[in-house]
Amino acid sequence: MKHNPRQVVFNALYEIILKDAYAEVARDRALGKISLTPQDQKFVSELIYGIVRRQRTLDALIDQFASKPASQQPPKLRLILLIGLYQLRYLTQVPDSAAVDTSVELAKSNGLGKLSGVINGLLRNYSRQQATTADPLKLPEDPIQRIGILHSFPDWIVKLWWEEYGEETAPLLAQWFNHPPNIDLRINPLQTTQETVEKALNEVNIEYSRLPLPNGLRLPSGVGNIQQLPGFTQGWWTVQDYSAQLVSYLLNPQAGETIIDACAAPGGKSTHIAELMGDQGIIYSSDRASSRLKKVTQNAQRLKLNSIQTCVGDVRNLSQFKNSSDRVLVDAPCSGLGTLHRRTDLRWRQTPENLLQLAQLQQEILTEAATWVKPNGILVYATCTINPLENEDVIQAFLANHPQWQIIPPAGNFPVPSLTSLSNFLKILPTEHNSDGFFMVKLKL
Ligand SMILES: C[S@@+](CC[C@H](N)C(=O)[O-])C[C@H]1O[C@@H](n2cnc3c(N)ncnc32)[C@H](O)[C@@H]1O
Repeated sequence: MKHNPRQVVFNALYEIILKDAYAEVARDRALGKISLTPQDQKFVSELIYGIVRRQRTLDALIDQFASKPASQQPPKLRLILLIGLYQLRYLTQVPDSAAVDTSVELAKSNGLGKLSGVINGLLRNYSRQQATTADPLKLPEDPIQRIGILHSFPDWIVKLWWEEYGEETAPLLAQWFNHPPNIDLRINPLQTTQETVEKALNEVNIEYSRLPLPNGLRLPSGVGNIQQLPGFTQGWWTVQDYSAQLVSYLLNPQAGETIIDACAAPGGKSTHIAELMGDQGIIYSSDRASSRLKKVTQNAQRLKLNSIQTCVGDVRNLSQFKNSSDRVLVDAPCSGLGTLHRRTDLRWRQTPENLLQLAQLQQEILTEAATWVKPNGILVYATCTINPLENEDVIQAFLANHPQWQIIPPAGNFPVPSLTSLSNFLKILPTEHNSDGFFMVKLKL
């Protein structure tokens, strides 16, 4: 039976927007049930993720073009308008007439046949205006709301960027976080070489570029099933963003040392640390989520690494680690505001209240993990957020209460020379480095 890709999108959006399902889970579930061509799968993913991202902008268009605002539309009608408007506004490969006609068809096949005239009229009206004006979307005067509506973010996130990074950077960040994510690979030098991986990718016609650090490659988004790329089962590489790769370089682990990765699951950084140590030494990978910790073991096995031992527990209760370690990494649970491009629904799920709770948890985790470091040892704190409350403020409070600790610059072999002169925080802004937003700082006892 041939499936209609737009109906698959409608079904997934129904789960995500009306039933609060996670976007990735709903997409996987929708695609898992049926068989579509790779091209249709790509189209379905683009529509689901794009519409989840651009919801605020698309709702603003419904508010503007319909007789009733989006929030008062019948829910299924709103979904069909989102699907139609998204194609008209953002997809150049779909002719306007096809976007309109398929939306009318969707209405008919989902019990909304009586409303097909409304859908047809609204979408045609938008399409006509788009052809004759630079942008039919009307924006308010308030600069925060303007960015929020144009680029589809809640006002509180735009305000945070505006206050922290300024009025020029805030809209750039908003634009950046709407791009589909790249896929960065970290090559495992204990199993292969960069040249071998490049040759294998060339053989299956997958484009790549080299990252400005050792053993790193960047693939474009949409390369398909990661596990089917050459070298996955052989443990040749791990998917890890450029910024996340920098964290283990900052820790700079040495062969033979004892390291604790305090919040380790699913093991992206633990396995990198093991590779940098030539698998010589011991890495305790702890995490409070036992199910996620199993992934650390699976990843270590796939990468053929033996120096990692997992340990389930909340950092705040693991007193056996006191004074035991040469280096400790705290890759803290955080709001993920540096990865909004990867998790398409995160912007709608995260809240300012949750950020406050996370900052408290981060403070407690850092304070406890600091007791695990031996005299003269190293502690690295990292997050994938660019929110100062979870970063600079946590570190300032920690230093105020622990004057024996001090911030130190990265070692000379840190792969981004322009950052090595810094004796302060390393903040990776996506708009400057074209990678996930990250914060990391190295502390010495
Ligand atoms: C950012 S993720 C870690 C990612 C991991 N370091 C990697 O590179 O793959 C944060 C982790 O902290 C764990 N976590 C949250 N609160 C914790 C706590 N109180 N004690 C221990 N682990 C905790 C979560 O289960 C989550 O796996």
